Amino acid sequence: MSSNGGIQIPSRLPLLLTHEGVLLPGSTVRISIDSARNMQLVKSRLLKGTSLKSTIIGVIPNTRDPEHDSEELPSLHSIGTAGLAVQVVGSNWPKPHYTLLITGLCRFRVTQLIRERPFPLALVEQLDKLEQYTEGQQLDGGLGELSQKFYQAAVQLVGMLDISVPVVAKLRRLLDSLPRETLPDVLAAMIRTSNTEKLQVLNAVDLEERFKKTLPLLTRQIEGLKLLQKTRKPKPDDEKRVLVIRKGGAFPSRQFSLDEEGEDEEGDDMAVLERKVNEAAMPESALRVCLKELKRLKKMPQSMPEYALTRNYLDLMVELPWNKSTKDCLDIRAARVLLDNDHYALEKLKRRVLEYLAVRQLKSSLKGPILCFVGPPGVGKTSVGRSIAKTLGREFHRIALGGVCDQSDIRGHRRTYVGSMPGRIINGLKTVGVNNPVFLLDEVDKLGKSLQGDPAAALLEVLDPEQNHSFTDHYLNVAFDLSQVLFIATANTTATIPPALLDRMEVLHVPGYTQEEKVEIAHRHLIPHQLEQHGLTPQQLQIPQDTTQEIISKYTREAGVRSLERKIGAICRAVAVKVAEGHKMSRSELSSESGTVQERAGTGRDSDLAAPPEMPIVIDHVALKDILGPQLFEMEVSERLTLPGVAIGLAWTPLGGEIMFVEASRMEGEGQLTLTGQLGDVMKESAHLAISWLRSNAKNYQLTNIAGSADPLEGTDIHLHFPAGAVTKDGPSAGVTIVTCLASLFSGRLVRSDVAMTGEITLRGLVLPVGGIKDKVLAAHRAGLKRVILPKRNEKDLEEIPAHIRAELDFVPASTLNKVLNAAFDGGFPTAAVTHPQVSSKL
Ligand SMILES: Nc1ncnc2c1ncn2[C@@H]1O[C@H](COP(=O)(O)OP(=O)(O)OP(=O)(O)O)[C@@H](O)[C@H]1O
Repeated sequence: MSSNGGIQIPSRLPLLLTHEGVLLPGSTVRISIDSARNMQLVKSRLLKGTSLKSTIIGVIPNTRDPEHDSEELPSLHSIGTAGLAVQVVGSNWPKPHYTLLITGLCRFRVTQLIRERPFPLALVEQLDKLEQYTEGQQLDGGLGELSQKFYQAAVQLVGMLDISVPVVAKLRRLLDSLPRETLPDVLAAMIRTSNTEKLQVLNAVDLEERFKKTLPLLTRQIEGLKLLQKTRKPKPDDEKRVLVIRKGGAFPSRQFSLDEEGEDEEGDDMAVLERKVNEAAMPESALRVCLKELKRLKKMPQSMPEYALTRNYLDLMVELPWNKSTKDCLDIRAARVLLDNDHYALEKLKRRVLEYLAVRQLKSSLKGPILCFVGPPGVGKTSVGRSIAKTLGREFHRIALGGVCDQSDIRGHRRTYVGSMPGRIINGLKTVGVNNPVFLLDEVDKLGKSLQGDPAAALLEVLDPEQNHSFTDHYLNVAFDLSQVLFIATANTTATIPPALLDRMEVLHVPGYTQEEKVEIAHRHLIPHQLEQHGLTPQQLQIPQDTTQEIISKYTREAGVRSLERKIGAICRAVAVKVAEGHKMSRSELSSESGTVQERAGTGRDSDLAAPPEMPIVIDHVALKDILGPQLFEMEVSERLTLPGVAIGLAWTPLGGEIMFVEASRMEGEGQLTLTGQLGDVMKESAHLAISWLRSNAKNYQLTNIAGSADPLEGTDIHLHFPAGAVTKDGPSAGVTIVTCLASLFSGRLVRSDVAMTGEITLRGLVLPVGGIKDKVLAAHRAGLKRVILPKRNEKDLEEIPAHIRAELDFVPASTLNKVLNAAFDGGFPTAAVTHPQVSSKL
């Protein structure tokens, strides 16, 4: 290790790649080792090696974070510091890692990388002469002057500190005993410098340059300290405080613990933090906690893991908008215009939202209710929530609750846990930076439950206006006032929202759209939006109403408009390619193209320059098929009703209404009933009810079994199937459909192919009301059916249905099964001569 009288570092050095902190010669840092390469280096060199040589390693700063450290070696900084590993501490918790205490010796340059794995090994060239340090030569010339100036500045800095603190006294002595040329490195490592600045000092191989680089940093620190001392009023207990601050943060402690992150802030870190704590306008209780934590922090060495924890906590506390809010600028008339402009249709929802806003305007301290928009996907629930924030001039933040199954997601983890974090509510507040945003709790119906507690229970406190003024996040551990936050929830169904949570909200149902509404929404909102997204203009692409109709009926089957928007997006992409190509293509080339895209002579100014002259491209029937492929959905209704034993029911799903084919068949057997299609208990009971009613009325309706006997079940097995087989179905509303389907089977007559029905049945043949009428009727209309049989007591729900749809459908309100059957079969479903006693509902 020693040659020519000077100290030489080995010419081959294993390289330790660090991503935080910069080791400078003459300083000591603590480095946390957890990347695979560095772990290998520690294991095979430091833990196994016995010679002094084996404890010298090259530290290369500023490589990428090891988390992102791939197999590939990142490009390395060419200059590093050879360091002596003074201490290695290993730990298995929370994951295996080592902490290395390492003292910088001298600079080196990587001349050649010998190998990369298991850890990098390189040929190096030593840059600083270590013997200089020991001989203490005098520097002369310009360099001498510079070093003298630097020394004086260093003395001045130390002079500003409290000499009664032992480390300061030691530092003062060190300044005199250390060779001058080592001062830039030693001081740059001690004073407040960012990583970038330290890196510049490391890169300054030339001594003069190094002095020049470091001197301004030193002067800056002196100025900062001066400023700090000026701002401190000489209070009796102040002196003590200055001392504490110096001890803990600013200067002396850095000599021994330099492993902190680089900070660019001027002035004393702790003082800045303390100022921020005092300025955060937090309530008394929170302030007390913060000051206590701050006090602890000041006493803590920075290398302690708890230091970072406490520091993060305090940073969050000062960032939270305790008293910061936006001013509501609510103008109901403007709100109405904005809601109307952003959303077509949705009249009921918009009316209720306006009422809600109006009451808020009159009574600003309105507590609750919390609105919950319930409806199928893509009907604009989220987007109405966003509009509400816009009309109020408030910040908007969406919290997706789908799949959240841990209550700490809402309420945060206690700070005792490693990696603890605040919950989503507090995080959201930090993100928006004000305490009165609009929070959209998306998908509250999809909250999960697990061993980690029930998130819905945590939400109860958040949403309860009586409690949420003192919401306590586990991480914060002090109350935060959420009463100014406006909560809006969305869900696809109320069935899976926990009852206690549902009870705190006002549910507004947002049903699916009719075909006509979808066309309007497409032309007013979706097409312009998609055109803009794809950099197209209406002069380049036109989608006529007929085409939109076709997309809706043949390429989408949904209650909302999301997949319609996607299809329009697909068209825009296809046209964007044409337009982009068009810039290059000559007119003749274009006209020889297949006729799938109809072209009209352009009239706009774009026609000459920006776009080819054939603009706009109009998407017609052929072009649509070309872009979107063959149609995805067919109206197959009439084809499926060509045999007896099939009837169309109407079902409600969280995705909107749907038509459902109920199929029945019979074969010789022992009177067994088989049900398939993943049915729930209620639905199975409906099937049994239907069979019982039909058996008891078989004579009356002249229903027979295969052999012609009067009991339809005698010697006969019956199979009832509900497609789609993979989807679980339940509920009583299929009752009338099952009866109709079986009546068709037993009588051998076909059910009318344009009829759909819904309704619960009783054993005595009554038809009881069911829910989701609007969605069901819309589904029947979408499917092109003409007649809808529904329970008489649901007649009032028809008012919600747009007039033009009502006009196109024939509604048959039925209170008895007799009426249902009469409406479902062409020419009615006659009874035998003995007239059936008229049963009327008294329920
Ligand atoms: N009535 C409407 N007028 C204009 N645009 C609409 C309307 N309804 C829906 N949209 C548009 O449809 C898209 C989907 O809406 P949004 O994301 O709000 O649906 P959602 O109901 O919240 O669905 P999910 O339940 O899946 O969250 C948005 O781009 C929205 O702008």
